[in-house]
Amino acid sequence: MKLVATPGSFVTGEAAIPGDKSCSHRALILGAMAEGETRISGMLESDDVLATARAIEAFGARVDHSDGGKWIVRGGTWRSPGSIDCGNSGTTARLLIGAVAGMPAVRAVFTGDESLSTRPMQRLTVPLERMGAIIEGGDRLPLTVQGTQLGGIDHRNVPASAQVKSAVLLAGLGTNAPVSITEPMPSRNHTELMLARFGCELEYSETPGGQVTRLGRRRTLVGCEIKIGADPSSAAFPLVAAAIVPGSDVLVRGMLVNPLRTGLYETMEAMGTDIRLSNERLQSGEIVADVRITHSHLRPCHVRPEQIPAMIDEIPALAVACAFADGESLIEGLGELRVKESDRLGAIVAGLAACGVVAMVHGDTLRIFGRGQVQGGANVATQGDHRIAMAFLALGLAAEQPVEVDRAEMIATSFPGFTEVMQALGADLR
Ligand SMILES: O=C(O)C1=C[C@@H](OP(=O)(O)O)[C@@H](O)[C@H](O)C1
Ligand SMILES: C=C(OP(=O)(O)O)C(=O)O
Repeated sequence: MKLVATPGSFVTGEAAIPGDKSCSHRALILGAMAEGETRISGMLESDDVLATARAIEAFGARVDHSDGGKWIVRGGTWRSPGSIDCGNSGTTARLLIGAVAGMPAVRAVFTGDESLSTRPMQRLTVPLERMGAIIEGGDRLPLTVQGTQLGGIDHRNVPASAQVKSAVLLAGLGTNAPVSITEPMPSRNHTELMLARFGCELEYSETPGGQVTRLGRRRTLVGCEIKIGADPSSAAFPLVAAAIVPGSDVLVRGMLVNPLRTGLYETMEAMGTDIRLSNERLQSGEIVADVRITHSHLRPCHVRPEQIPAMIDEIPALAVACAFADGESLIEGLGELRVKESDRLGAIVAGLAACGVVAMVHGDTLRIFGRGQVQGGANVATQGDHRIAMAFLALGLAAEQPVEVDRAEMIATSFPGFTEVMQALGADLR
């Protein structure tokens, strides 16, 4: 399925952004590992999260849901399900591999689609095996995990990965041994915040080597209520569109503004974006706020490696904003983009070039030469990557000529309803 973004209308109004993907996966997995009932609202019902929901059912959890993102998970003892298809979702595979590794008597084979089957897994199997995990396979799916009684670990989380950190923490729930993670560059902490909500003890300290997170003595989970905030990674597309399309003004209510996820928004503010936060509040242990962006004249940015973990999935959207800035933007530390759903660095540069924007990569640094306006008039190869598709559709709304993306059905990986949400704001997407 192709999709075309045609310029000429501004985007304005309230964007109905679905729940955060990272928190949705975690609410399901922790709910399935907990005693009793977990009630979740604001759940993202995207393909990736549905893969996690099917997986926890196969492991023995009872899952019910009604309209409007309300889900109930009843956890309990996990059983061996045979094979678990993680689809396109790295989070599903990596978090569940960690969870199963520490459960004696549970055995599972993890598989994924073509893209997921090329993504590296040794970054988590190596620390899990240091804890004593029994894993058959190499650096790629399929992997077979035979759960067992694990020992402890002090894992140094480099490259910064919330998925690896989460896998180690979930594996550590089944042992009393010391389990700690040291992070020179902190990654998103939704697992830690949600574990605390389920009654698990965690301890934090700062050391010269980075921030240390340690599992405490109490590691059993008890079901709870979780309300999930709107996903800042999905909101990035209508909000960047608002920043670059003249006359635009978009509001997202109840967006997750955890500082480990707001790198894009801080960078956009430094670029001169008119961005306003209001109604900041705590919701199920996470901070959410209403976020409003209006069209602005953008300056180029210089993003350093240590800023990347807080915007790792937003780089395609940021690259689009940079294309409309006046001057050369420099984004450093992007090596991890090579191992996402596609080679995102390559896809960004090729897509920008097709749209008439000069961009280049040296090592893991991306340079984008913005001229304040973008020609467009291209067919962009998404490489089957949802975030590349949404980013270039946002670009097409502000370009001189329409932009077509070669595939759009995989947008449902993270943001089902993207087209309708954008159309409701006035965007010409067909
Ligand atoms: O933990 C998570 O929910 C995620 C962590 C990030 O991956 P890494 O852990 O590989 O950085 C991110 O890119 C992914 O979309 C979701
Ligand atoms: C990288 C992503 O997700 P995952 O790693 O879960 O496939 C993403 O959604 O951009």
